[in-house]
Amino acid sequence: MSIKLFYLSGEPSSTAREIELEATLDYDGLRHLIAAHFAIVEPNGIGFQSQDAILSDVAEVLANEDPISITIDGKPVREIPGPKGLPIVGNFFEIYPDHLGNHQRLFEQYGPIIKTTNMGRTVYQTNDPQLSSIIFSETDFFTKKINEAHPLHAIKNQQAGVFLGDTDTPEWRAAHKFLPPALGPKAVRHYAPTMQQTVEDAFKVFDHFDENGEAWNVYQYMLKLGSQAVGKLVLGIDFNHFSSPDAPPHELIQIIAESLSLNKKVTARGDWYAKLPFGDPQRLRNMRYRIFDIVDQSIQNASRGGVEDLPLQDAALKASNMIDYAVRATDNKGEKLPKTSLIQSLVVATGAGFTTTSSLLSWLIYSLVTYPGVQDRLLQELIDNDITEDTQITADLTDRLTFMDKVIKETQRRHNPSYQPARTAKVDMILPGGYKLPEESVVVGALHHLHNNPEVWSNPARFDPDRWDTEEVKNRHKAAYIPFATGPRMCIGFNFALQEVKVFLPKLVYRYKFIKENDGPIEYDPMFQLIRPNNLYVRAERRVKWPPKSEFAATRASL
Ligand code: HEM
Repeated sequence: MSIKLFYLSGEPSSTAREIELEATLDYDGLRHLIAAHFAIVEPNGIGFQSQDAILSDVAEVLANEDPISITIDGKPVREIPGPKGLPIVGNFFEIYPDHLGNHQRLFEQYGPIIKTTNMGRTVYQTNDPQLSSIIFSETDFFTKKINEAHPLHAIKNQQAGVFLGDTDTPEWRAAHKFLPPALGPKAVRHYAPTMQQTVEDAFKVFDHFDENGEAWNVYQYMLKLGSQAVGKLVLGIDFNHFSSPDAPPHELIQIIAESLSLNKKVTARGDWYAKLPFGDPQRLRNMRYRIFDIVDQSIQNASRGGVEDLPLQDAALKASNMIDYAVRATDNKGEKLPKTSLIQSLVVATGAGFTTTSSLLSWLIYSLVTYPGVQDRLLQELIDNDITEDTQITADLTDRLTFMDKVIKETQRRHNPSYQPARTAKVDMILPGGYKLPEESVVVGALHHLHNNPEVWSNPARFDPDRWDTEEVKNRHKAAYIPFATGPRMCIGFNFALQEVKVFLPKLVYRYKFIKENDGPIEYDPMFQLIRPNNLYVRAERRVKWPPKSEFAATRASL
């Protein structure tokens, strides 16, 4: 056993600490020991130096008599960089309104992790796969804890468990045990016919616009379509969004949207304001009661006629929607998800489900009308796979539509709808690259910038579905492409979302040729939690003829 002095390179040598080293320690063990003492997240990046000489094995460390400095990835430790900012507003005007463009610029200027302050709230963002994978991992270093600096703070709802609650809570554990089985790959396969019916119900509205030569706002109608599917399959409610061309969004969709923005307003003014028995706080409470009533009614409808209790996986395969599932699903102790959790978590899943899928559907239509050749290649793939107006789309069939899969991936890479999944530091720590991060800091895995990082993607601004066949992309870091985030708090609805778009897209592309109506830049709402194309208008022209099968497909069929 010997005792050596270690300090972090970049800090004064007077901060050196005495650390006992066992004689049997190997280099790897030494790195882990030092990592534990100094809260260094990635032990493999640790190096040792003494008076500028590199100590490359344990023997050299043991033989050294001076304080030993610890380098991280060959660098000294340092503060996370970022622009200076103004008093009170901080970096607000440097970031908004075009936060996507401006964050991209800041990453180019400052590197893979940046610090910005907006109106007194400090947030860190990263566009780096390794750092993203670390923050999303739920470890001794990071967790989803929605503190005051967290982007979801204004709408935090611990009772919901999922999405709007912290990880380390009984509510999250319960919701996270009960909900995911109903959204697993096998479970969502049996939702395909309902998904297909949903898009087919919308045809009469799109046909009506075509017959009248009218263009329509893509996001508004994809919002109706996306929420119609989520309404049916999560809550068992038919929102009737396509009963006429101007059918308004269902009351529940309107209240969820309104209460999200009202909640932001009410919570921003503090606890005393939220308790006022009149005005916006009272309106918000009334909305919550109304949401509760609507979902409760749906639960009563599902329970009517009696339901059998089933283990989670069986319930998931039999249920016609998630409420139907949740009233039957029983865990191995014979327990069910308590009713309050059930209602709150399903309302949150509904909100999380329809806002995101409608944005993705909108961006998919944007890709069809913007990038040359995409729509034609997609149609050709449908023809080559014998898809017609009458085809029942199944998961087995969509598995064969490989070009469609690449278009969806490339659209989610270039135009990712969700942009602020964030995690909170549990302790002061040293990140790879030597960056010092204080406890309680909130780090956003900036999905758009991760997916468009030139260090990771060649020519990232180019929309190129075929890049998904290249070795470069196949061998990418596992966190280089994470549209649904990653780790234990990642999206639980991703199978549902992908299957939905894979059912909708063939049906839409087979029936219509989409044409962009408006010129000029497509804008997004910088203050909204999701990125969606607000001002995209298209015409959907009903197809009257289709191309023949490609030669390759015809030859394959004759073999
Ligand atoms: C294109 C569609 C979708 C995208 C891009 C998406 C994206 C995401 C992301 C990035 C997160 C992590 C949020 C965070 O870390 O703060 C998340 C969580 C979540 N998503 Fe999705 N999502 C989609 C569709 C859906 C659907 C269809 C559902 C349900 C039917 C759903 C339900 C949820 C839930 C409940 C969570 C929270 C999980 C937890 O807290 O443990 N999502 N989603």
